[in-house]
Amino acid sequence: MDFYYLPGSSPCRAVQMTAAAVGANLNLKLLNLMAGEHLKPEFIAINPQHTIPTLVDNGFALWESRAIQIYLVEKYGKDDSLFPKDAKTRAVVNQRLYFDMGTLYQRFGDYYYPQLFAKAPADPEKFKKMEEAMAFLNTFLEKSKYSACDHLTVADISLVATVSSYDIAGFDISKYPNVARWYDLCKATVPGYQLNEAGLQEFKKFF
Ligand SMILES: N[C@@H](CCC(=O)N[C@@H](CS)C(=O)NCC(=O)O)C(=O)O
Repeated sequence: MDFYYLPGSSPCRAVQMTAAAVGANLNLKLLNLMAGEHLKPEFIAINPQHTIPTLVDNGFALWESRAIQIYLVEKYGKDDSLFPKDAKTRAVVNQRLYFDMGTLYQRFGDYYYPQLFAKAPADPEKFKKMEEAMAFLNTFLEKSKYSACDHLTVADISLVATVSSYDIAGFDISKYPNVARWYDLCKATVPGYQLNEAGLQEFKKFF
């Protein structure tokens, strides 16, 4: 499977960890966004939205990290544990994935990316929104060991890519005790977590 990515990218790291968890082999194709490689016609032909991560599995192209994670688990996972078939458990996994995409990761980007890529000043209101999002996650984690249930799912893999980005950016995770506990647990139990750590070292260069 061809995997278009950048190691520092949070959604790319989530896909890499998920591939490791199901034992799927990714043929890594580095795409240099800074050099505009994602805007070249050959990549637009694969993904008209020109985003990474993008996966091409035997001619089937897919983007959006969480959709890719689910595809990998459904196609290559040995069982359903990472994306449980039970309707209620799956609904909570989906809620966490959408929360990550629309709230937790979104607010990280809203606060940091204008500073990193447009030299804008820090906006304290946007910082408060990040704190609020992390507090929501802290509350979710009061009830279960992992973010959606008592075992690891794709929601944890997606969320830990985001939370580790907050961490490397200097956001103080220790103020959120349930998140801090879960983050340590994920570092120890997410397959391929070392891929996330390697990518984070690249991401750190932006700060
Ligand atoms: N929601 C998407 C976000 C993907 C995304 O925005 N990727 C960035 C890099 S981290 C990108 O490709 N930016 C280039 C562009 O949008 O043209 C996902 O989770 O895959």
